[in-house]
Amino acid sequence: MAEYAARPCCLGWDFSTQQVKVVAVDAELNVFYEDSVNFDKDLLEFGTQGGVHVHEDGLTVTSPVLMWVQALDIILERMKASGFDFSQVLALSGAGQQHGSVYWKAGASRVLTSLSPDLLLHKQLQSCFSIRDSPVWMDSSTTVQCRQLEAAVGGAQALSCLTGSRAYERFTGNQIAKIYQQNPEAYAHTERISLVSSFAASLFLGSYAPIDYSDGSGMNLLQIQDKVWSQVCLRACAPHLEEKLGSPVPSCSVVGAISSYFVQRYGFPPGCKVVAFTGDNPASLAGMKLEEGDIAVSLGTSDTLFLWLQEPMPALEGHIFCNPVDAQHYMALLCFKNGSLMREKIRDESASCSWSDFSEALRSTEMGNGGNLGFYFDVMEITPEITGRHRFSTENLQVSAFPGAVEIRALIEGQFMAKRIHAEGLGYRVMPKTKILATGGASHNRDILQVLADVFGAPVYVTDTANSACVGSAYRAFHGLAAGTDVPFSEVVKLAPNPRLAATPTPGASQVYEALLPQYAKLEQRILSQTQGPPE
Ligand SMILES: O=C(CO)[C@@H](O)[C@H](O)CF
Repeated sequence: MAEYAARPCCLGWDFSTQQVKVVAVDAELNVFYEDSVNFDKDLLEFGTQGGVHVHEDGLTVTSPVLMWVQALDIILERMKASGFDFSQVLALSGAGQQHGSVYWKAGASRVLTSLSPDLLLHKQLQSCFSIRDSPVWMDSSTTVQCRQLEAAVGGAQALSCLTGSRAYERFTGNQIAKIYQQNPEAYAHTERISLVSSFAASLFLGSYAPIDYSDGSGMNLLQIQDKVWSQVCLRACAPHLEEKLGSPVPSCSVVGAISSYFVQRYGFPPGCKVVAFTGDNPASLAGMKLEEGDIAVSLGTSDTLFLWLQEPMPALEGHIFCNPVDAQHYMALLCFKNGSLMREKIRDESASCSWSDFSEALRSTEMGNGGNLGFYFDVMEITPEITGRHRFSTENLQVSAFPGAVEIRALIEGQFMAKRIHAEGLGYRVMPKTKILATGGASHNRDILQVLADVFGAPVYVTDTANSACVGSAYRAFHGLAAGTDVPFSEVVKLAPNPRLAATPTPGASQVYEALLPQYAKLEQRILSQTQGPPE
């Protein structure tokens, strides 16, 4: 028998790069069941590494779509064997790795709508895909298509204003363009193109699920203001594309009731609602309960910022997506490649490989570091595109080294000032009610969080985001149950666990950093112009 008491619940799914994961969340928003299937470990026959195949060109990266289907079969069969009471599932939603795409072969919809409950999904869908190896977000083989798309719309900034991002190799429109150009027969035999998120929703729906606004914002195809496909972008990528994509929908949409396949095979109630699936990052924003004015800082191998934006300012860096939980607002992602590996290097060089010495250095140096500023990019940074280490003394004079403790504070203050400057460049503004949500490895270091609070002038909270995309999907499923009642998402999730306060700004912090931030920005531009050469 199941080890938990069956109760009314919602399911949250995550079809991520390395696994398919599910959580069951009850009406008090407690997670009482979770399971996952790891592609590399549990589906050896597909031979993936990290859930993907990196092709010989070193640029093309794909994942077998039937691996994703089979992983779902395994989880559902495991839940059934464990005695999970599917009849209690009121609604479900989910997330998928962003930008990946699935190509349904002509005729697949007939298979999808008439699945036999006596067979597993992957046994019935074997011939339903015109492209069996789906391009995923790690692919970087479409630079030619990116330039073609930007040229078609009037340049990179024009594309960013239209779709929320300049052209990126992993973005779906460019991937579709490559398939149309290099495999026209497969493209011609494709009746539907899904994102990974809408593909997963289609499995539960038993018909093609629509692409939601938020994940659709990661395609270089959706006009993020009007929330319609950009005709100029569609035309630039491939012919007859709009009919293959279907119409996008608000991310909070109930897209239908669960397919009879799941009712008959697993015992889901016929009225179980399927709420539009979305991208993993938008789902994580929901799972972290981010609200207007908040910012989430994921301090990992690379540092990622999730921003809640009311008035976005599309730029040539970062990505602006339609907000998954508030149709009037937006969210943004900013990625900083020199994250924890850079922090570990400076720890080893200037704190004898010791985090406690690293923390002591932060405590023993003053806010503003006596005007010493540092830029530390041992790998080519994404935001902005700079490499190398650059140090400046109080008179903006470039110096070759700092004393140990000064070096450590220069690294951390520099990393966080960059985050604030580039977030504000996308339209983010620190508000009186702003909360900073810190996650990832470095969020366990209180002294690092203190600098974060000081630089932003806002309180820092910590939360466990291990399941944020799954949990956020379950929360969105509950929100879908309230569809049509105008209940805001924040109201639906008010019972969910709240993050813990970890640091508040030191008195006087605002004065210090209001003065330092413009100086940091100016020096960053100076380095950029030195490394990129004079403008043409
Ligand atoms: O490419 C990304 C976001 O733009 C990644 O975070 C993927 O969503 C990971 F699945």
